Parts: sequence; structure tokens; C-alpha cells
Amino acid sequence: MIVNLEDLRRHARRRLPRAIFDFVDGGAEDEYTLRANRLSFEKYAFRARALVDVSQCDQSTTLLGKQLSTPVLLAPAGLTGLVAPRGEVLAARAAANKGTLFTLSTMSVCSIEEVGAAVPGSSLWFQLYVWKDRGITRALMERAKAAGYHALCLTVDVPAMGRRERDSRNGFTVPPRITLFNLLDALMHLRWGLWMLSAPRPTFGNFVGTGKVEKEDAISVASFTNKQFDPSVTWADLEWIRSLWSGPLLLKGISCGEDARLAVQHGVEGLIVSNHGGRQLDFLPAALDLLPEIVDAVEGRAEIIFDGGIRRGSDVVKAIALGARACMVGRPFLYALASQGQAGVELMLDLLRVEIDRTLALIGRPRLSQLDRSALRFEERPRAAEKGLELLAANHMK
Ligand SMILES: Cc1cc2nc3c(=O)[nH]c(=O)nc-3n(C[C@H](O)[C@H](O)[C@H](O)COP(=O)(O)O)c2cc1C
Ligand SMILES: CCCCC(=O)C(=O)O
Repeated sequence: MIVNLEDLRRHARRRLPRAIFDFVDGGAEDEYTLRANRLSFEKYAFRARALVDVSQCDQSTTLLGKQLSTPVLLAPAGLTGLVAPRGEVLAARAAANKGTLFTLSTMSVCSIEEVGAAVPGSSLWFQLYVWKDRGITRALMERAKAAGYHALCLTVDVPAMGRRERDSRNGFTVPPRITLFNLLDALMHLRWGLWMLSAPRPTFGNFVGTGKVEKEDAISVASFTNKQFDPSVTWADLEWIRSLWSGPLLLKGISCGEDARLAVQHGVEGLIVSNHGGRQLDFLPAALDLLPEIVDAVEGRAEIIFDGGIRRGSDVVKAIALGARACMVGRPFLYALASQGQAGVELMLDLLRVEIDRTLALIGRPRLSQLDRSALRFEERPRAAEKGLELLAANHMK
């Protein structure tokens, strides 16, 4: 039975081959940041007001001028189409049906055009990685523009791919290599295997025809991206991107106040406060702990989106109370896709919606605009968090 997002993760773990589940679920190196992302929510408890009329809770909001029915968006995730066939199209449809946004990753399986044709561009953002080949980078932006995508989100926390040791152990490659382990893994997850047979052999769909993917046979994500992504990108390149993209521009992966101020000086419309779900630099602080410093640095001059570890409606309410305008979820929509395809993603968004509404009612603040730091108490000693860390550390050592 599925009553919350953790149930979707359990489902996904059963449904997906081990190597694919681990690619989705895992983080960098010791996975400290990945664990910290969850545990940081336990540092905050609520201050609830009583006897407030909460008969009409309203979680709708606007983001970069667009009306949304909920402050929860779908984060960009490379290789979503490995979790379910045409996974990006399914997730984009679910988001549009539920009045919110889907962000297509540069590293998607379905192409910019295929997703663009499936839903209105107003419910789509495109996430950009800068390739060494600037012609390709420029073409990505032009294609997203031509397909009607509303905003561009430049990810700035991948100057090198984080080291995901689960992927190394599993020998995870794109396309998946046919090995005895992978064959057994697929046989033990037959529903997924049969499901995937209905789709073309998965690859990075935006690069078919460029010669970049055709030459590669079964390459690890880190080898491929380290070869293709440009580690020399600086603030100066932002001007170049700006000159090619006329719509709203966001930076994803800002993790300190200095960079937030620079981003505002460069005129970006939005920032995504994120540690890439603990998949990049291990020992960045928990994403929630990055938020206050950045909110204070931005002083309302750009819209702030938060991601990292959101698994409950109450997590969304806490991030908004700390100054975010909206939140992205990554893994939860991938677990949901693995569990039940498009219907799973819609269910995931519904679960969060109901949890957000109930939290707003119980704390006596029926609208998002009424959320600020006075809705929270800082837990001096988050005992559950300490205990959780001990338990997780113990599990890790096994
Ligand atoms: C499987 C997977 C693939 C991802 N691929 C990308 C990507 O291509 N581009 C990007 O900017 N972020 C990527 N991310 C990071 C997410 O956009 C997001 O920051 C992160 O998942 C948020 O944490 P959460 O999973 O705890 O919600 C990926 C995350 C996952 C789990
Ligand atoms: C699949 C290409 C890399 C996607 C990414 O950014 C991530 O896995 O976190």
C-alpha cells in the first residue's frame, strides 16, 4: 500500500534492477550529504497558531510569472527514461496535469522535441550543461527555445562528475552493458525488463545524430560527462548564455552567499539552492542548512527555489518558511515513475499536496505568503537526527 513517498521508494527498490535503483538512490562518496539532506529537516519543528480559520488552505503560487497550483516542481534528472520507458514524457505529462512544471535534463533519454511536443511549453523548463563543444551547447538552447520551453536552468555544480561509488561497484553504464550480472538483474526484475523492451535502446536522446553518442558503446556516466562537459565555465560564460536565451534564466547548484550575490549581479531571475541531492561534492552541508545564508544574500532580488531531501509536505512548508518560493523534488518522482509510471508521479504530487494542505491547516497559516521564520522553532538538539546518524553510520559499516 502506498501512503507516503517512502512507500514509493520501497516499490521502486523492488521493481528496478539494482544498478538502476542505485544510480537513482545513491550519492557521492560516503553519502554524508545525502543523509544530511534528510536529517536537516529534523532540526526544525513548527510553531503552530490555534483558532485560525483554515477552512480554505491555498498552496497555489506564482513562479517567474507563472501561476502554479502547488509550490512543488519536478527537478531535472538525467536518464529518467531508464526508470520507465519514455519516462521524461510521462513525468512531464504528470506535472502539467497537476498544474506544475517539469524540468528536462540535458542528459535525458527523450529529446527536447519529443517532450516539447507532449505538453505545453509553458509547463516546461530546460536544464543546461555546458559542453566543451559550444556549437552543441548553443544548439541545445536554440532547440529548447524553438520547442517553447519557458525557462533555462543552468546547472553550476558539476565542474566534474561526483564520484558515485555504487555506480562503480555495479559497473553502471549507458547503454547498460550486457553482462551476466545485468542479465540476472533484469530477469529478477522482469516487469521492468519487459516494460523497457517497448522502448528504443536508451541513450542520451539529445545527442543522437551529433556523433557524440554513436561513437560510445556502454560508457560510464562519469567518463562520458567528464569527457563532454566543460570544466572551464565561469561567470563570463553566463553573459554568452544570456545573449542566446531571451527567457528567464536560473542557476542551479548555488551553495553560498557570495555566489548568490554574484548571480543577482549577473541579472539571473532565479536561483536553485541545491547540493545536487548529495550526488556531487560530499560534505557540502545539508541543502536546508544552505538556505538561510542564501536568502539573506539575495534580499528578494531573485526567486529562490530549494531542493534536496524533500520527502514530506511538511518539508516543503519548512523550506518556504525559511525563504524559498518553491521546491523541486528529484528522486521521489523517479521512484514514483518506477512504481506506476505517469499515474505514480501524479500520485506522488497528490500525496505532497495533501500533506502541504494539512500542515498549513495544523500550523494555522492557510496561505504560503503567511509562512516565515516565525512558523518554525529551531530544535537545539535534534535528538532523532543524532540517533539517525548513528544508525545510518552503523548500517554503512556493515
Ligand atoms: C538520477 C538523478 C539524475 C539527476 N540528473 C540531474 C541532471 O541531469 N541535471 C541536474 O541539474 N540535476 C540532476 N540531478 C539532481 C536533481 O535535479 C536534484 O537536484 C536532486 O535530485 C534533489 O534532491 P532529491 O533527489 O533529494 O529531491 C539528478 C538527480 C538524480 C537523483
Ligand atoms: C546522467 C548524466 C548526469 C546526470 C546528473 O547530473 C546526475 O546523475 O546527478
